Amino acid sequence: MSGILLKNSLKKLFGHDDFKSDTQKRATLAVYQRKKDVYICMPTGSGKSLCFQLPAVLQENKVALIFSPLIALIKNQVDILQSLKINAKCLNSKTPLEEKAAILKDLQSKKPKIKMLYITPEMGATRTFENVVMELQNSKVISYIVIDEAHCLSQWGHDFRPAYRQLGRYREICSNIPMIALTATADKEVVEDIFRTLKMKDPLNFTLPVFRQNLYYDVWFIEPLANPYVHLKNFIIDALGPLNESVPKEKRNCGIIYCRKKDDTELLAEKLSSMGITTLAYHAGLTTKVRNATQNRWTVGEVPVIAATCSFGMGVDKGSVRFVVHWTVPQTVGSYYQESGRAGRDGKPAFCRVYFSKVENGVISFILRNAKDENTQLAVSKWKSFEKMVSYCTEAKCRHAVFSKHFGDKPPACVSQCDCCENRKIVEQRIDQFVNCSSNVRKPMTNQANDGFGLAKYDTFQADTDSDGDGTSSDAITAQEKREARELIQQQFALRRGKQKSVTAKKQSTLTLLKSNVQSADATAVKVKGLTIELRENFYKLLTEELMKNWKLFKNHQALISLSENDINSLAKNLEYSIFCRTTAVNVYKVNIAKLVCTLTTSNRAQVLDANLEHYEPNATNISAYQVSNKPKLGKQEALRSSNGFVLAKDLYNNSKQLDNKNKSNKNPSISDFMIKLSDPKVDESKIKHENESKTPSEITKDLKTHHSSETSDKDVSKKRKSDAISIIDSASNSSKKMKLETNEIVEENVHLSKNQTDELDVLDVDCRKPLNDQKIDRHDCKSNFRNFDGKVKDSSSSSNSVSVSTDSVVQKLENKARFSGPNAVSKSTSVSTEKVSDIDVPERRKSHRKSTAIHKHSVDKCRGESHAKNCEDLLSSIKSALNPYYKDQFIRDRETFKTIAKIIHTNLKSNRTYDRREINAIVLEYIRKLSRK
Ligand SMILES: Nc1ncnc2c1ncn2[C@@H]1O[C@H](COP(=O)(O)OP(=O)(O)OP(=O)(O)O)[C@@H](O)[C@H]1O
Repeated sequence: MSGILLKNSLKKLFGHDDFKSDTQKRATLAVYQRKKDVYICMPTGSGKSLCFQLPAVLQENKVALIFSPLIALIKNQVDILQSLKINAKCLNSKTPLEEKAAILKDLQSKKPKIKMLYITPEMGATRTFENVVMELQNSKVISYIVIDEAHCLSQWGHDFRPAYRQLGRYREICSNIPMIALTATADKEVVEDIFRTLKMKDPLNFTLPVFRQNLYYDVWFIEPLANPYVHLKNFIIDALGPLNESVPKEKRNCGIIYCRKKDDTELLAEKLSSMGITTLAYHAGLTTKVRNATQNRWTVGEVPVIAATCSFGMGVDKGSVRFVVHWTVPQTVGSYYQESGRAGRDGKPAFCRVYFSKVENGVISFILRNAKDENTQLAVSKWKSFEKMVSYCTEAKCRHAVFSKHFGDKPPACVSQCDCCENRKIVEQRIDQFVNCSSNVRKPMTNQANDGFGLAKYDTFQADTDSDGDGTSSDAITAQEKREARELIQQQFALRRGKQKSVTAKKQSTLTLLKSNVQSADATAVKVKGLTIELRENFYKLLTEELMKNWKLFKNHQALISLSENDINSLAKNLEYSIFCRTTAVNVYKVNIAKLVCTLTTSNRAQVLDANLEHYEPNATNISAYQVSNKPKLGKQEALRSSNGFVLAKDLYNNSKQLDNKNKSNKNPSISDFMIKLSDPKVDESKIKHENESKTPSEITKDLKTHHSSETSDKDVSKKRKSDAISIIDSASNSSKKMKLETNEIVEENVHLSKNQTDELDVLDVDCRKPLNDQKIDRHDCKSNFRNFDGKVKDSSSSSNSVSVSTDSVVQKLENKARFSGPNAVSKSTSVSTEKVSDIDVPERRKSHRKSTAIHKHSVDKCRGESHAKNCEDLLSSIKSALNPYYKDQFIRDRETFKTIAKIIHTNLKSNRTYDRREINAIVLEYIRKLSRK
């Protein structure tokens, strides 16, 4: 019953006497019955469209939603249907508003008159259209969901369109509506992908073999041909046959030549036209108007041949195409089958030829090998597909059999429908000739791949993806052209915003990446937003310089004896990298690394062996910057000490001991030695010691006088150190004005002490310059010089536990200014002043802080009311324990000086002030200076 109805309707509605094939008939019936999803895979021109069009017209008050890839194709179908008085419409970005409104109004009417609504997949993927479909579904007016050219949804197919993959959504929305998927070219993988993506429920499968008996396939090789253009011309003349003027123009024989490059389409059009075959070029570089006019002239038969890139052909339903030539190597067997299948749609004999060229093959291979924008699996798949196509061309095997195998069909009965089956020997000779000839052919230059044209494939559906299936404006731009245009636009916008620098900076960054020393340079901006490789490189350079200086100073130290220059570079690299790894913010990176550089600078000035160098093990896999994190193998105490970022007093002490040993001198340095060293760190300490050994105190005093007359003032030193800290970050920031500002801010925020601290230190500056009271301390007071509070004689060795490196509070303050306060070393300015003694490592500082705070409190209390002698005893003990070992040693020898100083301190303590050891040492220093000035 249904069969008769369908046959009658076929005649009545479409004018066909019968179905083209049994498969067409069965597929149409299955669709009409609406019981199941249907999958139809039939060769091009076999009449697939009819399989859903006829049933759709027969469904009363229902509309079929048809997703089709190209507006051109849609327009063609809708035009044909409308010419048959079938109510078909399309919705896309170009549809006029009134028409859109009319279509929607009809669809919402519960009894729509529209039988078929064509939509591009891009339109289908929009939320608006999804809502429309939901509404239609609620009204129960949808007859079918049709997915035409369904192979486009699979990325394994030859015309992948991402928007197609969204269409599976309609399976969910319209779960009870039959879904019809149609394609001419789908291998097993693609078919599975279609079913999966569209969530098709156990679909009825109507697949016809791909073999098309009316098509003759052959392959020729360009290189051995004497004149390829003449060869092509002769082929065209044979394929078109003699001109029959009795046949209407639009039905006259015609042909298509596919080229990869638009230049080739122009060239061929020119050559063939000059040889008497009127040919028009069609490519993406032409305006829409010219392209449409060209296509139209070819369609109506005004021009017999069109030389086109493969953007041409989809939606072209011209039966009299007698030949399809590929003037390049097609990319895949699937796409070649589809493109060549545009020949002979009227069922009459037609010819399909590939002109294989070694140069083209090389270029396409290069492009596919270097395709970077795709995932590896897909790239491999594409490469394999191309290799298959190359095999198709270069092996003497039945051409139809290759297609059949590719699409999973049995080998067809080709007989003589391809050159191989017609005369294999001739084909083999041709191949041999090509192989011999091609050994003399110039290999394709790699830059030929960048000839401004992608593979022909990219010239087809790409356009619609961008413009809702427009197929007009955007397919006028090839992938390469798009990329260039995008870059140009970006540059222009950057120029207008005055950000040209950022564009060039990007390029510079790429250059820097190539030359960079820092580890994981390419991850820089990803890991730390805003951080540049240049900045990292500059910091790395600074680190290397400072480490190198330190290494040179202590090259002979037993801990460094095995290190080479390369190791120092590696250490710098590792230190920079360890900070980089622990950082997520650019400012934190800058602060941490500048802190490290500052510490190294200070170590170098003070001639202290840096802890990073001392503990460096060249073969260790992981290195942590001591100043940033604790080294795991260190003990807790050591870790704390190492992580504060300050110079270790112990190191300096050991260092000086080392120098002493070096000079084979058992004598302790004199006060003047230490003075000179402090005032000018560059002065060679050992030399001073050596020189002073034979001097009398008055000579030394004289020397000091001379030295101090030329020494830089404390304030100058202060300024110098501050500016040094700034310049460290400045130089790392590569002199960029913005960077300078930033780094100054960092210095202000992180290097300086808080304002309170600075103010306090300024007060101390003044204090230190006050004329000192030269009162005498009585003998009784001095008896207790070397006793602690408990009255016991203090072990002299224990004093080294609480030594202070610097004796000059002013210098110390400046050192502090030049340093970044480490996490464990940050002292609050409001806390007792003892904490300002920053040169002592943290555990030592904590220990001595507790001790000296107690001492001072005690002393002050005592001074307020208890006996002077006792007070002085305590005070002297506290001074002794607070003093720098150099001073202490000196004082042990020069008791008079010690007593005087103690008296001064004692007097000052009466004014209710507490003193930290740094201040005590400062007073000592000032006293010594005063002595020297006398
Ligand atoms: N039963 C039939 N009798 C005669 N002609 C038919 C019949 N069915 C379809 N045709 C015609 O065959 C031609 C090809 O049909 P159609 O465009 O549907 O093919 P197709 O399989 O969709 O091809 P393609 O894959 O290239 O889109 C059309 O001109 C159509 O009118």
